[in-house]
Amino acid sequence: MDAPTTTSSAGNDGGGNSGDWGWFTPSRKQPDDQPRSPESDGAADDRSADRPVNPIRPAGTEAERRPAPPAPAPAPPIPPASAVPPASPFAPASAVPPASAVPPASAVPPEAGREEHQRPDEAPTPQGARPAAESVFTAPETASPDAILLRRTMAEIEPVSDKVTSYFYALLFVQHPELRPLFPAAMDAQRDRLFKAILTAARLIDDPDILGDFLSRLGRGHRKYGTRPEHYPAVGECLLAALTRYATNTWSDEAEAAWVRAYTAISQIMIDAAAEDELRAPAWWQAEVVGHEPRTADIAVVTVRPDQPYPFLAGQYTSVETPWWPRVWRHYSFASAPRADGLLSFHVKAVPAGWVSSALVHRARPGDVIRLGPPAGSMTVDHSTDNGLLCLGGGTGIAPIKALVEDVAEHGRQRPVEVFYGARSDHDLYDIDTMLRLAQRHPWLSVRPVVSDGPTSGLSGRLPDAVRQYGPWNAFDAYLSGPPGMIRSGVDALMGVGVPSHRIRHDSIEELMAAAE
Ligand SMILES: NC(=O)C1=CN([C@@H]2O[C@H](COP(=O)(O)OP(=O)(O)OC[C@H]3O[C@@H](n4cnc5c(N)ncnc54)[C@H](O)[C@@H]3O)[C@@H](O)[C@H]2O)C=CC1
Repeated sequence: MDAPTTTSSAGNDGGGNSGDWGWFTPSRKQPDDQPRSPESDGAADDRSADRPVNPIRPAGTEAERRPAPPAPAPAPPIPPASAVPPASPFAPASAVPPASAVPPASAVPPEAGREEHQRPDEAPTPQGARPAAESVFTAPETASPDAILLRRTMAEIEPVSDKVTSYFYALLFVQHPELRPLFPAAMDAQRDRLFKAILTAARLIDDPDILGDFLSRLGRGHRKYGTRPEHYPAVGECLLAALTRYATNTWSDEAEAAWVRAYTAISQIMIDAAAEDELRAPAWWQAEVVGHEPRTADIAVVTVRPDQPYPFLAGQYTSVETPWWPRVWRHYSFASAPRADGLLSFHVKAVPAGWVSSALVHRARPGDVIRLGPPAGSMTVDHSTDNGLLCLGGGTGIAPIKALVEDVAEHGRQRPVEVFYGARSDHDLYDIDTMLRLAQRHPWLSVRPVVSDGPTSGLSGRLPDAVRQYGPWNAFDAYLSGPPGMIRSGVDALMGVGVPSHRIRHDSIEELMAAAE
């Protein structure tokens, strides 16, 4: 479902034509030093002939932009960061407003994460993106002039990214309080997710295919937060203001122009993807809990009935919001292939301080209603080949592997499927009975439990090591699902035994990251 269908940005010619910026018009150094006051919000403020225009002309969808709209009303200025007096709400990060004024949230609400195993040190990794061997902020030799400028800015702000992020959100919510209700009450650990997403997108600016895919998913995923096209310019203004303030050595008219072009392109792709998605799918589904089966002290299988048909593919995941933590969304994979009765199941492990996971395991009961975002992910079975499937499922990562097995069974083609199911202890193999039953029913399926930290009657050790002992795997497509560390070492192991990278599938590491709460 994730094929990106984006349109090119109006005015985003990338050529540095300063007279034609599309809807997102660049700001320049402000001629005065005055912070914006509520009274100065009116457009009249901006009408002096030499007053540069700030980038807050509302964007529309691609359809709304056709035919070209009349010239926009000038927008109110953002104070240059250096002009912000200490008493102003746009105080430096060190003097950032009290907690109530600094929502600990990402600006456009962040894409959800899994709660388990957050790796806050990691930047989002769009699916298919090549990991950079060098620093992510080092421009490759082939980089475009804009990409070089963007990366210079990012390299400069990286050491102070916390401050930039704080300033960005403070500014956003003080200047645009109407956006605050889109965010959870508290999302400290997720605070930098939007910022990271923007920086990731900026880093990919020379890679339109990967960028388009990444941003289209992001745009569609933001529908459930209530994000509207008119919110994007607000984010863009605050992004530029934060960069202006903290990238003092590398900031220039050229850098600003490059950021404006980049942000214009980024937001337009997201807006267009969301608009297109709106024509064919709801922003979210409501789903009633109809089953809640504890499997261990901290793992439950939760089954829900969506309020309308929910199309998805085995191997995909969705985002889940509980009634107890509004606007806090977490990813869970579907634990079954699509069922005739329309029910959906998730395997949830309550992690320490995991708000959503704890609520789903310890609090949810039949009759409760949760919300689901759209399906996502490309860890799906390629039915155009007869290759075998080599599946590594670690912990609750076995959930989508079970769905893949069911999918193969339903398609009726006898392909060998080899499942390695890893856990810390025998006790943690909470779904082994189900998997072994499937193996009894289907002669093409074999299931091997692998226990890493305790005595077992199955295989001992870590999943990647166990897989190396079997094979050969050259006629197999590989599917990995589990903790990020397992995915990384599993990919290394598989490539080490000759499985080419294009035949290895897993959810992106970013999507496996949790939000520690
Ligand atoms: N609930 C769901 O729908 C899904 C969950 N996941 C992810 O699966 C993970 C499950 O967590 P737990 O059940 O606590 O798993 P866990 O931490 O108990 O580990 C499961 C298995 O992975 C192995 N493992 C862990 N780290 C490893 C490393 N660095 N190298 C090699 N092997 C390693 C362990 O030895 C064990 O066999 C979470 O990160 C979750 O985000 C992934 C897909 C779906």
